[in-house]
Amino acid sequence: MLDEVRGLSAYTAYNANVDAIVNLKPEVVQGLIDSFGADEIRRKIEEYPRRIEEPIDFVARLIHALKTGKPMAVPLVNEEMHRWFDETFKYDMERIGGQAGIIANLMAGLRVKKVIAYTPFLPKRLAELFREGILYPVVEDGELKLKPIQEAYREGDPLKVNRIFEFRKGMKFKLGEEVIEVPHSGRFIVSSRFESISRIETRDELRPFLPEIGRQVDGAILSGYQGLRLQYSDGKDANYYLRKAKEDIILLKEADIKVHVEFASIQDRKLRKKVVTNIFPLVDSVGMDEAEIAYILSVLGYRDLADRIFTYNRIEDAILGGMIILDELNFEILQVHTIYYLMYITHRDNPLSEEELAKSLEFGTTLAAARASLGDITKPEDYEVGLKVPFNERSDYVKLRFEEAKRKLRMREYKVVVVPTRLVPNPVSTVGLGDTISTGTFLSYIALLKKHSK
Ligand SMILES: Nc1ncnc2c1ncn2[C@@H]1O[C@H](COP(=O)(O)OP(=O)(O)O)[C@@H](O)[C@H]1O
Ligand SMILES: O=P(O)(O)OC[C@H]1O[C@](O)(CO)[C@@H](O)[C@@H]1O
Ligand SMILES: [Mg+2]
Repeated sequence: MLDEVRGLSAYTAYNANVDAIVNLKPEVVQGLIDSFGADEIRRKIEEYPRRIEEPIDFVARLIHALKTGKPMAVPLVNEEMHRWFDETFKYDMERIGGQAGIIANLMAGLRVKKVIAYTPFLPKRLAELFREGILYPVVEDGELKLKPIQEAYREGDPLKVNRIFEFRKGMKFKLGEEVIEVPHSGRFIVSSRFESISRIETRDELRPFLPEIGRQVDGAILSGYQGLRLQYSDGKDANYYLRKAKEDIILLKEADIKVHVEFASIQDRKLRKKVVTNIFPLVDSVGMDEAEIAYILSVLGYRDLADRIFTYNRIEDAILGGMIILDELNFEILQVHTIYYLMYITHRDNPLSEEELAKSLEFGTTLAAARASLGDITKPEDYEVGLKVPFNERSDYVKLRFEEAKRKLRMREYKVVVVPTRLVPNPVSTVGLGDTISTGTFLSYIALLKKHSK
């Protein structure tokens, strides 16, 4: 499968940033609790702030994420807080972030034949974090030029830095009398959402060349819509950018290529609904994690089902929820990644067999396991490392529950495939593992479709 995937050409856009990563230590978490006070933190958790305006918002949402062990991302909207973060935390490492940034570097690491990456802002410090071999589209003398991305930077473009707080299963700390133990490893993302950097768009001069870019690739992976704001001070709004984003997809699809959208959590319910209802119906494939599927069902009006998924993580609820999303937003294939299993839901007439779909999911989890073990994928051989990672200890349970769900749910119109994940006990880092899974599953999906069309 790796060889077929490496024979592909791909385009990825929009969001790329610098990820400043903090590997959380229990004593640091305990220090935050002691300095803000357990009662104050509990009160703030109840309030459930959807944006970080002041330190207590961050501490409350972080503690809540640690308690659930679920991957979360919360916007930072107050630029004054840079100083507080930089005084309070020591960053263990900096690396490329943003779905488009991570996915471009992953594909270049695998030596995929051709990787074109686009992000609206490309300051020097960000350009340097991209791997060798990635091309960036620019317009020169009215023509499309693909330049090595490290050389295509623009002085003066704003730099976006997100803060990533990696947490590990088993971490323990006390919130007042309550002893909290983190149930799963994962990451908490503080996403910088300032107006100067919250533009997700193809620059107007480049947009007319999207069909030409589409003709040069086998597929496109788009993401970053979560970075939009509902309002901008220049009078533009989310609707303006979403109309442009829809145009981009239509232009790319003139070349009749498959387009995948990698979803990310959108705290603002209005924006979340706009993104899923505007963008999902135009693309072929969508990827998301188990928290995000619940969030989407909630804004589609299925709040009880959303709560059940968020609380109990039952496969049958995820399948039911996935079928609803696929049906209501009407696209080709949904891929959901969770801690214990990956799932495809697609239509009965999908040209791929369930065995082929399972192989595609296995490629995705193996790639993520390699990245979780190594911290990054820098060469194709790294993939082999993923093959040595065992399937998680709940694999049999997952298969049993899936068989049960198949009997209970009417799935006649759908093909539903579930495979257990290869889970690395103590991952080097988890940020970007979902992006990795979705890249592996989407590229192998296209490679398998290509075989059928021969
Ligand atoms: N330790 C691990 N080993 C292997 N896979 C993992 C591990 N931890 C998480 N994953 C996989 O990565 C996924 C995380 O996806 P997601 O939350 O979308 O991450 P991101 O958005 O940061 O890429 C999980 O659903 C799981 O399938
Ligand atoms: O939503 P934003 O600000 O574009 O950030 C996306 C975040 O998600 C990730 O791409 C992981 O999926 C991080 O690398 C990045 O910080
Ligand atoms: Mg994700």
